[in-house]
Amino acid sequence: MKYYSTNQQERDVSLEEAVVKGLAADKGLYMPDVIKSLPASFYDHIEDLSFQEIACRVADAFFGEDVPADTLKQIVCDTLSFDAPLVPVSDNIYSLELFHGPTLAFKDVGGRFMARLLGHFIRKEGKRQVNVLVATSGDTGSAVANGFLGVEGIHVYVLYPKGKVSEIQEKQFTTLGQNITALEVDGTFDDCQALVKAAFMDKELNAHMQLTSANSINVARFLPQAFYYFYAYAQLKKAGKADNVVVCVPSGNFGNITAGLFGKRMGLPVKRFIAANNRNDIFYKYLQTGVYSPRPSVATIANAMDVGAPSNFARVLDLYGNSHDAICADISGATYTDEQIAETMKNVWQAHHYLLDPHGACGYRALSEGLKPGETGIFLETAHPAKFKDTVEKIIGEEVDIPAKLQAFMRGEKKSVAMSKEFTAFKNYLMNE
Ligand SMILES: N[C@@H](CCOP(=O)(O)O)C(=O)O
Repeated sequence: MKYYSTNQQERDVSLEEAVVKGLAADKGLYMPDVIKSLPASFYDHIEDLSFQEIACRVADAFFGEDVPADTLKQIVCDTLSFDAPLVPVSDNIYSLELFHGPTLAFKDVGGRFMARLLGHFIRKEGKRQVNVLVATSGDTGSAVANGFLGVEGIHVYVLYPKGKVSEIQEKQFTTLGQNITALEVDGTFDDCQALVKAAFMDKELNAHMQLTSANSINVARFLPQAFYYFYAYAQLKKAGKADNVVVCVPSGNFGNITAGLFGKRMGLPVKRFIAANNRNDIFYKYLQTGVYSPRPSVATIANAMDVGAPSNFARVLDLYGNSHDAICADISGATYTDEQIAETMKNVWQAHHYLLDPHGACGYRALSEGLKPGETGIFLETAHPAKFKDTVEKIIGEEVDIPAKLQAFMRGEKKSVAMSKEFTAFKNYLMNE
């Protein structure tokens, strides 16, 4: 499979090059030349297949031309060592719980897959050390740090906005040591993402060290996120509810919803998508006006969605041939304030005894307001509510248990490097590494 850049200056790039480079030299995001459809027969008995079996079929469509079948199967099976159950919450609304992985967020799927695929390429080529830069507004950093921990030949730098991630999220990537370094940036998530992108464009830095990204910029991080859309559909089919499926995705950098849109393009029977924003409603405004105006992000209680310039907007545009009408035909939007998010969490807890995290709450609310008669909704519960313990406890007025997996992270000692949001400081730091 060949890849091209959304900025059209790079074409015929191999999977390996796309994964190792992360971002194209023309600053575009890589897209596969072909999005292969899965045969209709695949859906006939999809409800009888396991998560791993479904993911192997999807992975084969994306990566089967470039990775030996047994290696790919091994990567998928190692990645998906946990479930992603679909849980009914209220009439016709289901939660796709993506928080059963090691860091309790959906990013575990892409982070673990990418770590294994990159590891495969490094072993195959005997490459020099690869340095993974990752900007995080909360969950990506933990998943990537965890997925890459101890992987030979790779060093990870996690850039996160000082004071803008939850205490548990911060502990998850600042306490690991080994090949993981946390950089605490005096700025927003957008500043972190801008530093990462600027690093890829800097010739001197790239001559000094091999850099790649583990954000959803990277095809190996974002494409595997399609796996769980197929698995969600399979579970809905098993429940006899697979007609008129609407999927609502709490959206920040738009990698997650883009993976779902790829699934739809491959034939997954999803009627339409809803992108739920918090107050960082850049995409919502685009849907309303046709004008895309990125702006600095504001801090909200759904912090992983605090993104002011969503990277994957470029992929959404490319997928729909830059047509606003075509995008609006498949995706609608919603936007919620912190007060509305909190109100939703409280109401759902009281009425259904289901504990939403602030991101999932945006997804649930958009479905409860936007589902039409005869439709069944799935929202992505992107992270475990305990990752936002203080916020959640204040809202529901009850104590939230911390799962043992998370407690283990809390015991470690935070180690981070203070970093300014100026590129020169970041570059100097990396040049001296
Ligand atoms: N929501 C993210 C921000 C980065 O998104 P990504 O999917 O591009 O890695 C986070 O939690 O860090």
